[in-house]
Amino acid sequence: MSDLPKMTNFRTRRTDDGILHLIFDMPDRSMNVFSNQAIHEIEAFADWLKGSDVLGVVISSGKSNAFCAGADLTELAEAYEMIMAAPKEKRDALTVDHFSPIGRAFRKLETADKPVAVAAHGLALGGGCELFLACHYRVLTDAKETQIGLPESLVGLLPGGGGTQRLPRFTGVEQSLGVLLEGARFDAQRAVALGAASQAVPPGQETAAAEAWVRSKPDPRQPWDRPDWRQPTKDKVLSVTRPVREKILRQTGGHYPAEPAILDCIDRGLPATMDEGIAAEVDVFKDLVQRIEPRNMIAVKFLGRVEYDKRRRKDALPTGLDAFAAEVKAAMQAKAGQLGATGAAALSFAGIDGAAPGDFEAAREIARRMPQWFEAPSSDVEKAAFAILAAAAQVASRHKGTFAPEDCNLVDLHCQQAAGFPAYLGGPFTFLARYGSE
Ligand SMILES: C/C=C/C(=O)SCCNC(=O)CCNC(=O)[C@H](O)C(C)(C)COP(=O)(O)OP(=O)(O)OC[C@H]1O[C@@H](n2cnc3c(N)ncnc32)[C@H](O)[C@@H]1OP(=O)(O)O
Repeated sequence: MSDLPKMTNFRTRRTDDGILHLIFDMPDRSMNVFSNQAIHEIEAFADWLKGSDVLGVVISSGKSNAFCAGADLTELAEAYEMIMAAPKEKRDALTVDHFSPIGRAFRKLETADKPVAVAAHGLALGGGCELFLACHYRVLTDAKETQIGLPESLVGLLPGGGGTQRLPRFTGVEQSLGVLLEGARFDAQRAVALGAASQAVPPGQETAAAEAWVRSKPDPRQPWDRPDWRQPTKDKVLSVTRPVREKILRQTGGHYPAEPAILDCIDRGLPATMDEGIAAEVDVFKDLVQRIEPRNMIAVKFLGRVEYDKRRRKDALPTGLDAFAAEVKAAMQAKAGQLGATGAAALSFAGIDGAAPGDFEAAREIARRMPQWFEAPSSDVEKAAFAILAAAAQVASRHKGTFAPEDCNLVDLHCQQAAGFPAYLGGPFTFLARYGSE
């Protein structure tokens, strides 16, 4: 048997009776996340596991506050820049190459023919939740801080580590949609009731519960890899997702591509085998992640939010935030006013200050169109919407010296909240950097 692969983000410990504990514990970080290196390590571990002589595996976290917060969003933002810097014809292959390891690693883990249990306390979000779902036996503590969720859509992404496939297979499509599309979370009781978790135990007992399951010499296969698994028909899946898709597109005007992409993964993957489902998820992810909206939302809604919270805790937010947001709002309203009825329609069309529910077919067209309307505005309403956003960018341009460059994401976040700037375009500074202010 070969030696365990060298890992820096995971520690291991072996019990006398052959249970291997894999403890996720990133050095020098307060929170476990799936960095590229951690993904590489867990894939190497899964490869090793298949040929090993262990009785089974128990995965847990070395952090007291959380299991794992998902893929490393800072690295994800950098990956976007790396992919976009490549020649256009190479981007698809580069994207698949870069983003398929996480789903591949989790699939290898659940098909290594060894029982894998997970014992999680605290948050298991995004890729952390996807790892949790890929384990055969899933224990959660019943503490109030323990929750599982897939918040990728909140930053314009989809759960690309098998989350769009495993959660609906465990819970049924309908019960999974709040988590997949709205950032809802399950606590331990709900996760067990819906089949996403196997057992809820008081904090401190989770590792023993997971070990006990491994010692029972269980079948090391997921339900969908057993011969009695019956996947739903395409019609059955569509009967649930079609009305949801219509509602979401109507509500968002088609400006947020993650939610329809998640529904695409479900529509394509649930009636198929797990391997086909994972392949469909990677294919949809490849197109989504090359769009600008996820990049804008990661920068502002995640990186900007972390910075905003940090500075607020220290009572050190930049001065002039409210005044700036008020100026941005006034500039957008003034431009819309100048443009009369077309301006009013443009505010609604672009979802400035919230989107008014609109026409499904039109929203579907907006969601599909490449380049997006703001890259190539064509109708009068689109041109007016661009002009209104450019008016916000003009304010940002005048205030370039007011805020430090590293504060722009948090200022943009404030403009989403206080001036109604639409999240898919980041904020006035993001818009200025990309499209200028003319
Ligand atoms: C294919 C798969 C895709 C994905 O998985 S995409 C990622 C999906 N996950 C998320 O969107 C979760 C993002 N994180 C959060 O929402 C919050 O964080 C938490 C709810 C997990 C915790 O919130 P709070 O307790 O307020 O802590 P904090 O200040 O936000 O984070 C603590 C430290 O953890 C880092 N961090 C958290 N999540 C991530 C992440 N996903 N990628 C990179 N870093 C992350 C932060 O930056 C910060 O770091 P510092 O202590 O150095 O300031």
